[in-house]
Amino acid sequence: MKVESRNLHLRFGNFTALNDLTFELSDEKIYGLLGRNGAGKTTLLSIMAAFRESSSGSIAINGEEPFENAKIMQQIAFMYDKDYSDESENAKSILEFAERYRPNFDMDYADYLIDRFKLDKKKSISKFSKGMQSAFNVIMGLVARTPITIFDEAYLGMDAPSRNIFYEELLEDQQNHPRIMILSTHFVSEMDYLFDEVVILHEGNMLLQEETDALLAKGATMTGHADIVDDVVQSKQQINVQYLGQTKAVTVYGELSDEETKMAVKQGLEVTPVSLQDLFIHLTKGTDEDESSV
Ligand SMILES: Nc1ncnc2c1ncn2[C@@H]1O[C@H](COP(=O)(O)OP(=O)(O)OP(=O)(O)O)[C@@H](O)[C@H]1O
Repeated sequence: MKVESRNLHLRFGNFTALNDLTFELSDEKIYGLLGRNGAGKTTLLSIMAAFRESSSGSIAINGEEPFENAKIMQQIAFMYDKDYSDESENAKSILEFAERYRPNFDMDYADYLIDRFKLDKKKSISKFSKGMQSAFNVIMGLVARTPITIFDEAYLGMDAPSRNIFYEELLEDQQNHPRIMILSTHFVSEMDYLFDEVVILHEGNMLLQEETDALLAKGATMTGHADIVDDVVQSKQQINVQYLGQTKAVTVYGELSDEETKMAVKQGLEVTPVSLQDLFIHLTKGTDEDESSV
């Protein structure tokens, strides 16, 4: 399975929600799709999942346009924060219906997950609490075992212990049945360990796509006496600056050699890694006064 996007644009009237996106997802791994509110994540995922057509450019799943393509749609599960208030069916009937059109559907795994999330299979979905509906949604996404599985904030209503069960199951099932798994989330610090690769959208543009380890290796915070910090970071891209009296902490982004790190430490600076959440925050910072880094 391969997702290829070439110069993808999506406009809502005069507003460009997605701007010239060119990227590929070609490995069976977990992609974390990050972006601030309104960055375009849901819009992109709905094009990928055949819910929407692009304005121009192309998206291809294994070489085929997904929109109105039944063959491709069967291979993609798009789970989002769905409202089930009008759903009269119970969990059992919905699972049985899904089993009919999902070739890799695993009903035994569904039963196991229904128990693990403590759901009542015979109860109407509309009577489930918000968190139970979310849990049911992630169960549907996992047990379908589609070659492309997308969770767009589908876990929003779940409490922390339930989200933790989801993360455990996701990692184990992904290991046993690898697929292209895309997770869009605002729970960055909680979910960062799940991602093999990170894609960040910013205001409809592709900000970066990179393996998580390689991305994290590009960030470092240098803390120490302001003059020394300034000297060390002057040739680097500085994405955040903080002052604490005479002490200055500058987060840099880019290639940082072992030699440069050693030199910084030798000059008395503390060099610390940057979390994915902090990198994401700093790299997508606005230019407003209230968002400035100092
Ligand atoms: N049907 C629509 N008509 C007009 N504008 C829309 C429509 N759907 C989305 N947009 C706009 O497109 C942009 C991207 O929206 P999208 O829902 O894809 O963002 P997102 O990254 O998923 O945001 P969030 O994290 O807040 O869910 C936003 O500015 C939004 O207002």
